[in-house]
Amino acid sequence: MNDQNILDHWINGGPSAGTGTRTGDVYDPAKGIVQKQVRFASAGDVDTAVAAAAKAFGDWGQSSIARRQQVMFAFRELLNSRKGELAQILTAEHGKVLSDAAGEIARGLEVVEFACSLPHLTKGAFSEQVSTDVDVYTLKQPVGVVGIISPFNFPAMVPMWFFPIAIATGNTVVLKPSEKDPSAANWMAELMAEAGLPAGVFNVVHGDKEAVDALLVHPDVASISFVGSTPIAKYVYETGTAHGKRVQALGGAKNHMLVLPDADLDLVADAAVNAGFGSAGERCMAISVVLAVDTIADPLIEKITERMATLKTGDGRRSCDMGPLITREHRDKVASYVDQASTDGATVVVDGRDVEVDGEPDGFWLGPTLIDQVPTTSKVYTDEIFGPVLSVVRVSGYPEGLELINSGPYGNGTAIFTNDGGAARRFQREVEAGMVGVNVPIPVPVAYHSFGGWKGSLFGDAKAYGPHGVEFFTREKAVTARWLDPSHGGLNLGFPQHS
Ligand SMILES: NC(=O)c1ccc[n+]([C@@H]2O[C@H](COP(=O)([O-])OP(=O)(O)OC[C@H]3O[C@@H](n4cnc5c(N)ncnc54)[C@H](O)[C@@H]3O)[C@@H](O)[C@H]2O)c1
Repeated sequence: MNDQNILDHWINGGPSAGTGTRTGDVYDPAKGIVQKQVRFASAGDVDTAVAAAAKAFGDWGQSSIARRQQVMFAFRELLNSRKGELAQILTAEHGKVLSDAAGEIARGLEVVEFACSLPHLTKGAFSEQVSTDVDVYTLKQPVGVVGIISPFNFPAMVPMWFFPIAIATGNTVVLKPSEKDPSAANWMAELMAEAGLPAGVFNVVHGDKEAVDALLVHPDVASISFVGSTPIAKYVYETGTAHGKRVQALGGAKNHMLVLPDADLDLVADAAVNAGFGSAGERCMAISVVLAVDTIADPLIEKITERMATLKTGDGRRSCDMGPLITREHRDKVASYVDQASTDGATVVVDGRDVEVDGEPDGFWLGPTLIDQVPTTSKVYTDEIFGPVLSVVRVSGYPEGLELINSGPYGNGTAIFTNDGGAARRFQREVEAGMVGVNVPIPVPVAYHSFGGWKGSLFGDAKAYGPHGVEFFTREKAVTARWLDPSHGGLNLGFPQHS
């Protein structure tokens, strides 16, 4: 941060004002006030960042396994010891409660720990000796300069899905975080520098479509990792691939949980409330729709409502369960679905627009909201709302529930709640989604499994982190080598030095 309270880019190992003339407002969403500005990169600024990353790739792409591992372990130690600072930044700019911020960082740290073990994977593999003087083997190499474009809802964790793995495998990075809560990206870049990362390996440019477009068409950017809404994911995938890049693009979601009559309704109610209202519903794995079999819908709604009455909405820096939404516009849009529900003939059971937060009248508040009897033709059912609005749709049984889930445009996460092992096993095979929970509402793979959905929730085949992440950021080369007699000026087989 500079004297004028404007957040700079981070290019070639330090802050940079760049040449772009536009800035954006960064709000404190619990107070409803602008707390700082962020610079918006011009195409020229993106070019400067890519040039720094391309130059740094010359050394970093050739650096030893030991060198990369040293930096990753140092980053892990620093992040672990200073994660409280990062949590404060997340809560101040995003609004999530501090415990959610701590949870976000913990999940990011798991990927960092996974990445610490990755540099050795770039050593390739011995394949076979095909004759006395010829070996065939593979090299695994980094792809080059990688672009990462991230959304507002997890400003630390989503970048950490990508940059630790990219950097550990020898790539250099230009990250374009969300302009709504951008400071976490600079904080992490500075920490990587403190961990010993050379200048230019990790760059951050801020901004909007102009910066994203500059990355998508830049000839020196080898790959793009994107996370955000489905229309932008599709645009990024199509534009990036048209410009010859590897692209992984994770999109939006509309996650259902199917509740069969034999389910434990207390477990279901706890799960629905946690997964529906955690992080104010601004999660790609949030449960948005409860598909309840008719016979248990009323008692289930009663249990969910009881639990909702205990939730406290407020400033995430104080003791509460749910913070504000990210912007006034987003809060207003989410709140408009409550009117839409009434227009479409649904029953609003709990109206979050009534929430009052002591001492913070201007925050972007919307309390937990529950809507019953939502018609499946309503936009409340079909749109990704991305806020604390939980819909109940009553179904006749498993077949109707499955059909509703599978006919939707998204396929991120989904869950079934039942004591019937046969139904659960059928569901995990028959449902069209990338992540499936059985008596668990938000299935979140651990760091060494990959994360990503199906259909409109993922463009391109590469999911985030885990084995997909390693494959995405590396490419393989098969080498056939004839070992000449050194006395004839052939290969030097001396022990290699670490750079
Ligand atoms: N699938 C997942 O794993 C996952 C994870 C987190 C969030 N998400 C999704 O992200 C969305 C919420 O985040 P958001 O509102 O920041 O998403 P968004 O699509 O509005 O923005 C994502 C990124 O794209 C940039 N962007 C926005 N409009 C653009 C345009 N017209 N052209 C080029 N770039 C543009 C933004 O600056 C940001 O960096 C939700 O849809 C949520 O489901 C998905």
